Amino acid sequence: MKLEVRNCGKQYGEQWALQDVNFTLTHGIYALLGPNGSGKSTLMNILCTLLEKTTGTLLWEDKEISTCENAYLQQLGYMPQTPCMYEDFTLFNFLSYMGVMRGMPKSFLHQRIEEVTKKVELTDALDKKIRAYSGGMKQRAMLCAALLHDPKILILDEPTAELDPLKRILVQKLLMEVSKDKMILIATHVVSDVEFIADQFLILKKGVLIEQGSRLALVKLLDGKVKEVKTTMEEYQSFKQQYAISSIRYEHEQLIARVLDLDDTLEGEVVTANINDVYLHLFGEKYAVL
Ligand SMILES: Nc1ncnc2c1ncn2[C@@H]1O[C@H](COP(=O)(O)OP(=O)(O)OP(=O)(O)O)[C@@H](O)[C@H]1O
Repeated sequence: MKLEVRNCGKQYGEQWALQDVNFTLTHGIYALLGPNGSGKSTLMNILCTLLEKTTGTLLWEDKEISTCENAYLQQLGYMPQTPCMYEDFTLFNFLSYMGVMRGMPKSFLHQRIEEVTKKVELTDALDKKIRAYSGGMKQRAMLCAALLHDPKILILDEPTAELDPLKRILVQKLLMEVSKDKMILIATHVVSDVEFIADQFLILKKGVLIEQGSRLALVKLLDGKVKEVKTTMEEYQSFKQQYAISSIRYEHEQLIARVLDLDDTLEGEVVTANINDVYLHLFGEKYAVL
């Protein structure tokens, strides 16, 4: 299983939303990170063939996708950023409709509806109209639609944005479970949702893929540079002007700031970096909480 993106670029008018993007997906979970407007949805739409690329080549199993589009699309499950379902349908009717459109045999379709709705805890809401769903229910319903035909490739644009903490865990577990025989690309702003489930990270900045690698490879960029510094609120107000600070906490009334100390100028306990620190390093400049 291999999906290759080579020299991919996308121009909207004069503006390049993606430039010379190169990566290869095999099986496992890939997290696509980047700030608003960095090109994540553009890239996903191109991978789903909803948008024409301006430059480059997409290869599925070593074949140009345009030469095997039907076979490719049969293997693809896509969940867009905003829910798009027939709101007057019940979830059962909507999923049945999607399955029929995909040519799924009826018995397999019914079995899959049962399986996927159970996995996202929507079995009890199958006969309810989608219009009456909450935001989080709609998001899980969209995930059901993407998973329904058991595709090999899953492309998910912000799949957890609307979910409460428990449902986030549910979806993380589900994605880990199904990733064994799939490639899953997840675009998200919620770094903590993917930090420990993604096998690889792809990081976009202004349409350019600036980093790609495993969690360990990325946190190595900040080896020895993340410190927990004991401070006071007064001190903190002045040193937050000079350093990027990823979090603060109180321990026994003592304020502790988690600081990116790139030039090794601060006294403090060196701690292991996480993907949030890496994100702050790549995008945050000098950024402080509070
Ligand atoms: N249809 C379009 N026409 C013109 N410009 C567009 C179009 N769609 C996106 N863009 C621009 O392309 C750039 C990338 O947008 P895109 O939606 O891919 O970013 P994103 O990383 O998905 O952002 P977000 O995190 O906010 O969803 C932005 O500058 C955006 O304004």
